[in-house]
Amino acid sequence: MDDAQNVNLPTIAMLGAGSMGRAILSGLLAPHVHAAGIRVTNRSEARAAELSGTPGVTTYATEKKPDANRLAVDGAQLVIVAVKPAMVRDLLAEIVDSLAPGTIVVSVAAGVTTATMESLLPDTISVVRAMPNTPAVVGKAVTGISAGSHTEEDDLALVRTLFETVGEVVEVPESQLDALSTISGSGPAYVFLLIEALTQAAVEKGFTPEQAATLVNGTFLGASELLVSSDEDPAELRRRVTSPNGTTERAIAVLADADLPALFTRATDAALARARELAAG
Ligand SMILES: NC(=O)C1=CN([C@@H]2O[C@H](COP(=O)(O)OP(=O)(O)OC[C@H]3O[C@@H](n4cnc5c(N)ncnc54)[C@H](O)[C@@H]3O)[C@@H](O)[C@H]2O)C=CC1
Ligand SMILES: O=C(O)[C@@H]1CCC=N1
Repeated sequence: MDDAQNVNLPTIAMLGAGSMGRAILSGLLAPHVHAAGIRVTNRSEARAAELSGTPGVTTYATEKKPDANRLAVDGAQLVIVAVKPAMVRDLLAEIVDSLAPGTIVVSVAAGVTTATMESLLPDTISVVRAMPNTPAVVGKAVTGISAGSHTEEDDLALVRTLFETVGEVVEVPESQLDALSTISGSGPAYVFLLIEALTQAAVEKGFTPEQAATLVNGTFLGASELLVSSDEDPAELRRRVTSPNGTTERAIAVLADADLPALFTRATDAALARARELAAG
């Protein structure tokens, strides 16, 4: 990122500094990113204290300062809502009177629709939904963004710039955002689950946990880099590993028995159903 172009952002309030809030914050703190100000709130004082030494960041803990969220959004042009979906409605009700007209409120909460959020805010507020993922911590997120009904092109462009500080951005209609979440929002968890399973198989074959981690992590990283740098699709790259009548062919036959595509369809359908439950509140 040394040769990255400078990015200028307005004053940002990040409400919630859990896994996702801090992952996004890591992009905002990159040397080429210049936010006019960054305010971060969190419920616990301990988490806020972890961030309090960070240059350019003002932190507030709601358990110490009950008006922390209102203080943080006062004068901020971009408000990022990164609390649990069940808390979004209460949080918006808490801050609504402190938001200046023209503020962009971008929520990363799974399921909660722009219509729900807009119903709690004046029409002068632009509501955007975003669905990032945790590789944001290493600048490799994939983030879906969707405009609300009061969102101008410039608002969405600013949200795109914000999330480009942590990786790639894909704009989709909001009707597809929950589906996107089941793929890329949750996706890192599926990948880690596969890594855990292959690591366990390696340890069962007598490798030390350290050796197993080297073999498995290196294989996932190498395969991912091969895929993104290659013109071939993953099926062709898989065929190139699978020598006719060789060892891989036997392993793939066992995995094919498990019908992974059907399993991933069921898994992502279950995630989608949960997003709809979260939307209902
Ligand atoms: N973890 C992930 O991979 C992803 C999470 N998301 C969304 O991000 C949101 C946050 O998820 P996580 O970071 O995983 O949860 P988390 O539980 O790690 O973080 C939530 C944070 O919000 C803070 N908080 C709670 N009430 C607050 C309040 N009233 N004011 C300020 N801060 C408050 C909590 O102290 C906590 O640190 C969720 O809505 C989730 O759907 C979206 C994409 C990916
Ligand atoms: O599990 C969740 O609800 C959030 C949304 C996508 C990833 N984590």
